[in-house]
Amino acid sequence: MAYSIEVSNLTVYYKKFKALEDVTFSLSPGKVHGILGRNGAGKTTLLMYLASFHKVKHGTIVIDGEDPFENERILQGTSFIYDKDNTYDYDKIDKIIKSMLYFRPNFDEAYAGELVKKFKIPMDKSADQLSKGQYSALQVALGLASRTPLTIFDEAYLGMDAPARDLFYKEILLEQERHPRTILFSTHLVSEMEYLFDEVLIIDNGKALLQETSEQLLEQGFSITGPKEDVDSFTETLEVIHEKTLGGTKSIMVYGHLTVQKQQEAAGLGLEIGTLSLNNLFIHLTKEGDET
Ligand SMILES: Nc1ncnc2c1ncn2[C@@H]1O[C@H](COP(=O)(O)OP(=O)(O)OP(=O)(O)O)[C@@H](O)[C@H]1O
Repeated sequence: MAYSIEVSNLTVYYKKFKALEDVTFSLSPGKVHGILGRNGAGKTTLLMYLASFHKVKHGTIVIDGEDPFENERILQGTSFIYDKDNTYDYDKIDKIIKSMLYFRPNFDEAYAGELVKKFKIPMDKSADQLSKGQYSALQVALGLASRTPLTIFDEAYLGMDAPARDLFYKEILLEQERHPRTILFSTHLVSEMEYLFDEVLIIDNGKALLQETSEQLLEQGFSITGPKEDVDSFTETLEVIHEKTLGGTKSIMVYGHLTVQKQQEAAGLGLEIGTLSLNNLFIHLTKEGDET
């Protein structure tokens, strides 16, 4: 089971500071959504509202057809995994796993045990005795094993080392095949996670900048490589994101669609056309207003 999400005109203030402004989007159920944005963009604020930590004052949030605030059914089906959560501090790991069965109807105890082993989390310790990375891994394991129709990971990987993160990403893909649910991932570390995202929502300065499938987003740019002079003349009128020269060869990243005419021109010049990464596009799309 997987929840859909509809957000309309959501505005959030912290006193007078506007953290989110007129944010509108809808997320399709059963997909992995990357919620991308730079530091302070408003990702955590948005996710906290989706997880119903606070009541919406301006705008609306509808999850699986209902207002999620103080809504027992929706809340039981929503997991919010974030690095500052210290709910489980003084309990032993096995007790924590058992306790999940009471409030997560789909919780798979055996799978949780399997993940704890895979992440090498010491079972005989209490949560407050775990290292930062082990604690993050525990939360990730509980989140995965909860099999909630809406599972939100807010930079949940913090502290986890590269092999642990790799394991986490692999489990996400496996779980999506076995028990598809709506998964939200907030991150500004796009490069290592981009292959996970079916769809991407970019939050920039409190506003929803764009929301597209990863495929659609990747079609918005391309790279072009070849002899320096040819590449320069080819890209003269295009929006260049980044360029790199090595000897006589130049590689340029371009933001924009490649027209059929330009494709033919590139072929005529023998230039190599490639794709951009989501990370390149993310950096380009969110750099506006930078002083650097
Ligand atoms: N309790 C608060 N009081 C005042 N301002 C806040 C509060 N919490 C967050 N903010 C501000 O709201 C904005 C959005 O913060 P938020 O934590 O949602 O960003 P984020 O995208 O999750 O950032 P990061 O990637 O750094 O975690 C920031 O400018 C932040 O300073």
